[in-house]
Amino acid sequence: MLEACNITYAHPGAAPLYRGFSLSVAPDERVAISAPSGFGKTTLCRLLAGYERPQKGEVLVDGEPLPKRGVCPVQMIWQHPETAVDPRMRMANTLAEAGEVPDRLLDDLGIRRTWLSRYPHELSGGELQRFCIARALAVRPRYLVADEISTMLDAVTQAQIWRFLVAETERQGIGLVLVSHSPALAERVATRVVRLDAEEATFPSSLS
Ligand SMILES: Nc1ncnc2c1ncn2[C@@H]1O[C@H](COP(=O)(O)OP(=O)(O)OP(=O)(O)O)[C@@H](O)[C@H]1O
Repeated sequence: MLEACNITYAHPGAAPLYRGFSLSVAPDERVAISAPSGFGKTTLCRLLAGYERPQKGEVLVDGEPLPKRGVCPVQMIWQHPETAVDPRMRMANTLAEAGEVPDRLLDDLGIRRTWLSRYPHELSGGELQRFCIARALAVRPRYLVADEISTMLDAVTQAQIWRFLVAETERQGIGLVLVSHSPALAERVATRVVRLDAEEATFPSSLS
């Protein structure tokens, strides 16, 4: 289980985005986080994946805090893949940093082998995002956090990527947290939607 337990978090000098916020995600769930712009969806993703630490409360995976170093069991996929890779590294080397990437994964993601020798700026956004997903999966995470990962992609690429992610997370028993501004996408992909702004929210004490 991935758990945010009684989290309070405020950006420096700002009011808390959440107070005593809790959320549990099971490995067989795909949970969509929904809220208007600025409510703290991306911040929540960063907390769940260990990029930020809450001022109060904790994030646990199977009852254990996220590790301070080493590979995090919660891997994040970012909205802008070009900011998530080293522009000076060829894609083969970027992938190699994550360890062994099975050929099957590359095939299922539609990654052509000719792309491996390219630099990030020589790939489209959709092609690059496929590499970022492969890299996140290569470290064998327990959970994936996908923050607006397909917003800038065309409809066909979007559908391919989500079809892959649903199948792969089911196959590997990886829990998924996703943020999308598209209610239609969230409804199609998610097994559960959590609204940060609803009065009868799952965590009514979460709003500051
Ligand atoms: N590093 C930061 N320092 C200070 N404030 C920040 C920082 N990052 C985000 N914020 C603020 O925290 C609030 C929540 O931001 P966040 O990006 O988490 O919201 P969001 O719900 O993902 O928004 P959007 O839907 O527009 O992407 C916003 O008011 C934002 O301006």
